[in-house]
Amino acid sequence: MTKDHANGDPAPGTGTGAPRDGSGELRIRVPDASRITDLTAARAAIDAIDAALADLLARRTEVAGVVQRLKPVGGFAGRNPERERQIVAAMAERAPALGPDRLARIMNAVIEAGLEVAEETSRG
Ligand SMILES: C=C(O[C@@H]1C=C(C(=O)O)C=C[C@H]1O)C(=O)O
Repeated sequence: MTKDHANGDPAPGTGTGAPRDGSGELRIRVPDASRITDLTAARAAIDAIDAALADLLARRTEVAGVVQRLKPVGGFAGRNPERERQIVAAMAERAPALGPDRLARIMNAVIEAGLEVAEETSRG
């Protein structure tokens, strides 16, 4: 795998991870979908996006785990449907093509995965 010599992360464009510069900022180069004209380029763009998504999901899971430790009642027992509705509504504003119902399904899976990891971690 090609490494970014600055930080050991995969080099930009290798599709194996979103490049990081140590600032906590995540960088990803995403071509405009309307300009992609061949299957190989389309799949390469999806691979780059999925690498960034995986990175974001891992980081979200870590932060959600912190919330579980800080809340009076964490884990599945402390589930907060109103907060989850707010998250979905905010995302639906940014991603109107997906819409709130599909985003609710996506985020339900993301949130439950995070809660599972937090419970497994707290069990040791
Ligand atoms: C993170 C929290 O705990 C749970 C997990 C959430 C999440 O992963 O976004 C949202 C609401 C809660 O069901 C929270 O209460 O903010």
